[in-house]
Amino acid sequence: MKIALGSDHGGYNLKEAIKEYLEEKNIAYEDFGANSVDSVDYPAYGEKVAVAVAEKKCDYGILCCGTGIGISLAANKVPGIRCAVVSDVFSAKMSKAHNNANMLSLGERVVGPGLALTIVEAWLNTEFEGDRHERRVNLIGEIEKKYNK
Ligand SMILES: O=C(CO)[C@H](O)[C@H](O)[C@H](O)COP(=O)(O)O
Repeated sequence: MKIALGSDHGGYNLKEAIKEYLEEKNIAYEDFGANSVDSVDYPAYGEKVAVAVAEKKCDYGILCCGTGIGISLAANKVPGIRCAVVSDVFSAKMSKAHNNANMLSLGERVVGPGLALTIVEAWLNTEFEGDRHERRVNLIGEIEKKYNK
């Protein structure tokens, strides 16, 4: 499994904490930046990570910004991406089990590092349940196709 990571300045410290966690767990990752807390614009980082996941260069993507919102909005513009903004463990599990989210987005200004890493662990360790949820996720894909002609 390989994880694509990205953040803006507002999520940089959380991204670094997630890198440490992945290293401890021997999980491979690629860091698409940002590389410091200097102010940058989040859309480019959301896009880079989303493209790596959509092109299957990485299995999953994890994004961090101040709220997790802006960077996830950018990622969700890339066809095939289902990026969930999450700040609790139950939603993290459900975003994978029911929505087959291939990207997770966290807000460094929303969740502390302890909760954030618990969310990452829960999300990585949850499997998509398929069945009726597959039909619904496919319907999301149909909407994407309809408006991406
Ligand atoms: O995208 C965001 C909000 O939707 C993120 O929280 C950004 O990190 C935030 O907007 C950055 O704000 P700043 O005042 O430029 O640090």
